[in-house]
Amino acid sequence: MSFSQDLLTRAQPTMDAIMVHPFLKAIAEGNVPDDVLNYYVEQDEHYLKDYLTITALAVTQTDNHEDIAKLLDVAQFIGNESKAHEVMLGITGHQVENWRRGPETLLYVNHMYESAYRGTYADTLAALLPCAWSYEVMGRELVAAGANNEQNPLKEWIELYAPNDDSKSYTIWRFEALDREVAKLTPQQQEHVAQTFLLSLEMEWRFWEAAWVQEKWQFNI
Ligand SMILES: Cc1ncc(C[n+]2csc(CCO)c2C)c(N)n1
Repeated sequence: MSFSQDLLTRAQPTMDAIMVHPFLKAIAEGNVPDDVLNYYVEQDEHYLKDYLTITALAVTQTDNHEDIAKLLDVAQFIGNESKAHEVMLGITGHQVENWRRGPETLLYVNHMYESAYRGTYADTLAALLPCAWSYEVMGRELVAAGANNEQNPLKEWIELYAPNDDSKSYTIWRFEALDREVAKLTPQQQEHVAQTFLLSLEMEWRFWEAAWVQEKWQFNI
């Protein structure tokens, strides 16, 4: 079994929990409360900036031409995500106010920075992967369930994340690159990479949850 096949098996319970999170159910039904959408967009604005920076750090950790080209494609795609935010803001009428990073946003981006600055290139790939993978699975499942119907105000948002064929997948290359890179590591380093991935995936769940429960700092906000 490849490293990434094993990882997907270990990740399945978390992924299952993400797919049934109330925020995702509300996206499918097109009835997410406005304050949840606004919180999500405010935090995701921060997240995407950091994700872009960490993607750039990944570029500096490899000399694999294909990886560098793909990582630069990812950087382009991130620009598109403001379109996804516009769909949500169009529903609520909110304008981005640059709220402070919430506890979960800070935890997640710091985890990715730590992986990039202190880990191997494989750690950086692993930290960045659940973002792309979980949204791709989510997009496919929402479309398969017919959630992108004309009545759903989030139709366009959903479709942005659902690749219509495998050649549009953002994750196949990422898992292949991860398998290639972990083959260069010791078993102990490989387990570190697996933990890095699983933590990022848990933080995907927590990112939905933070918006759903409107997570706040206790003081000074
Ligand atoms: C918390 C959070 N996680 C994932 C995404 C989705 N996303 C962000 S960058 C990117 C491109 C990766 O190839 C994708 C799919 C998001 N917007 N916010």
